[in-house]
Amino acid sequence: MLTEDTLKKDPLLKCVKHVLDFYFGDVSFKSISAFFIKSDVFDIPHAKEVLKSFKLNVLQREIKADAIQTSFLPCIIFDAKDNPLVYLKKTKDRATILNPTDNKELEISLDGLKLYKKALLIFRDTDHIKQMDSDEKKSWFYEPLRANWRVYVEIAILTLFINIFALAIPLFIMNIYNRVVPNQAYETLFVLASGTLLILIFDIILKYARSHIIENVSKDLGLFWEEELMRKMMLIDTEHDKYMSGSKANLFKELQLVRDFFTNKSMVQIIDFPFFIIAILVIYLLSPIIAIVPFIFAVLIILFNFLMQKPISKLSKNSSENLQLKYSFIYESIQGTQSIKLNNATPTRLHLWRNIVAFADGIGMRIQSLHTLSMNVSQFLLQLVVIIVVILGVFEISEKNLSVGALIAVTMLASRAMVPIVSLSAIVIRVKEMSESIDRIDEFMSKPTEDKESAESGVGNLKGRVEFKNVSFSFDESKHKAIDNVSFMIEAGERVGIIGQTGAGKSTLLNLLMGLYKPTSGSIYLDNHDISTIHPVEIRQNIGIMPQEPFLFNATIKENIELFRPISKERMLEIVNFVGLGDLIKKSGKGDAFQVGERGSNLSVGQRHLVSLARAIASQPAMLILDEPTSGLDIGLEKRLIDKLKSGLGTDKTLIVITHRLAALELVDRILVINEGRVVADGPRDKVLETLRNQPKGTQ
Ligand SMILES: Nc1ncnc2c1ncn2[C@@H]1O[C@H](COP(=O)(O)OP(=O)(O)OP(=O)(O)O)[C@@H](O)[C@H]1O
Repeated sequence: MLTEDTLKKDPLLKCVKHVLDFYFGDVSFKSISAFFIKSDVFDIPHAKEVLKSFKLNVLQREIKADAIQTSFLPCIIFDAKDNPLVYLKKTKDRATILNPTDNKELEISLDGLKLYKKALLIFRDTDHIKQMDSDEKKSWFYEPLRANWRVYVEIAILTLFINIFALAIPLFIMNIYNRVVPNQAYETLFVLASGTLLILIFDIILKYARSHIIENVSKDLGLFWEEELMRKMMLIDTEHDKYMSGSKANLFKELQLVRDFFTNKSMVQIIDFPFFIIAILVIYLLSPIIAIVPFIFAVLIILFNFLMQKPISKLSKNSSENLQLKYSFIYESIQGTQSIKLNNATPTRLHLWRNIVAFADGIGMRIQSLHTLSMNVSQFLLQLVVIIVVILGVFEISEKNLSVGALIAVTMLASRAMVPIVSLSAIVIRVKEMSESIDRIDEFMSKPTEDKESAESGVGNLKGRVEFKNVSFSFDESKHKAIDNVSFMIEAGERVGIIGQTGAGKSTLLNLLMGLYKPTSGSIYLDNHDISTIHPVEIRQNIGIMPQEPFLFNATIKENIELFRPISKERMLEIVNFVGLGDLIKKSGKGDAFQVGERGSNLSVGQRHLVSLARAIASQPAMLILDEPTSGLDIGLEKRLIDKLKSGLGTDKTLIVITHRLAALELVDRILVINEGRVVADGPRDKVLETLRNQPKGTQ
């Protein structure tokens, strides 16, 4: 694994840092390393990951560096051995590049740039994308397709040969009937048979190569799309995330539909279309009149399927909406099994489920029967082509325009030529379904993500001073302000409790501070930075949070505490003992490799909170936010934990505790009381508690 020191020496990472410094000032290695999963190497995918996390657009291009326009500078270019350099500037006849190994700038001739054949083009505004490609909107979809254009050219060339080879059998049979049978020319028979066999062997080799290439490219496409969708899923701005979990899961199903389209079978069906033209041409050479038949029927089949497209697409839209509902229902039922059982709600849920499934099945069957109808009609028309070609052929033979061998060849070619048409027309329908899926995914992909363009990155380590200045916030659905003109300041190292009635706005305040929500008006500052300008990753690097409802992953205790930030053994031991999980780990017999189960089901509610607390303090953040830190703990453990937190956190850490429990307030020196989204009291702990005690309606 890359250590901090090796990381600092990595040439590609140095190039990335140079580009980030260009855009954002001095970005620390620590900040950069928060954006990628540590492994043994820092490679191009890692570099892209980091740059994209800083909301920069990245395009990987196989182009000679002399073709790169100045507006794309600085960018990273690679020499023949894949060594990275930063291409900094270009004048009329010279270019400046930076060697990351010794940090020296070199001036080279523009001709010298031709040696660099690969580049990572990096840019901030999307005008550059428009410059590179006009369809910026669906770039998640088009980018990998565009990047693979060479592969498609290879596939097209292979397909052309495969289609030409498909003429071999009909032409072989024609020659047998016309030349071999009448003349008993056995030598010609063997020569023709050997030639055809050779072609068939080539055919099978080319087909294998083609399907291998298609499989690889579709795998690459799939990986890219799945990753982009998952990235969006995890980074979507909380405020814009109105999707039900079922709708989100359904997007992956829709993506599978798109992926399937680009897999072997569908792709081959589309790219085999040129065979139709080649076959028609050959038929035309043998009998122009017969060539008209497959042509007319091809138009008829495509037209018919085009008309079928509309009702099918309408139904599949309904089906997609219903599937979202179905998935959401499944998720809810799985998560709420206990509540359903305990409240005897099974019959009602089953009744609802029956309705959802019956409706989905109804739509599914209607779509299926339309598909079957379209297939059957297409097959019927295909067979009709054969009959009409044979009838016309008989007349052509009697007019001496066609030989018997040619009739057999023409019949074979005509029926074979219709196959890609029938497949293509079925695909026309699938294309429509697929493009609707792409639109739905695209709508989701166009939602704003957290890593905003204006983000000021590289703020580094914060001290933990918080300031709310006239902050108000309303949820979209609500006319009321959840936070109403709130102003307060918390100095670095201060320990503050936030209390208030249920629904007063405490968690909303916290979400605003964490950058999950943006204030409707007013500003929030961390140290002296407006948080709207700090990259959310950096906010969270500096703030450790223990949420009210911790989420545990189905992994070990260690993995749940680390959450992909490796922690040394000694530190892990220190943390688990600190939060009071030491005993559990000892007794488990598996140490910190103890599996917590799905959502932490193998742990008690209190233990889940402790894992979450361990997670929050693991990275030693400047500020710690604890939302109901002692909920679910027995009185003894609560007291022990509070004592430890009081003495063990260090005096420089800012601590914010949201709680309904008096005991947890021992951790703080000052209390803010929130009521209906406003700060109604702010002062030393004991004084505020005293005032509340004396009020007829307390807020504690
Ligand atoms: N996503 C949301 N959409 C609309 N309204 C919301 C949303 N989340 C919270 N609210 C409303 O905002 C108000 C403040 O909620 P918040 O969760 O901040 O309260 P709280 O003080 O943390 O309560 P508790 O002590 O119960 O955790 C409540 O009236 C709640 O109904």
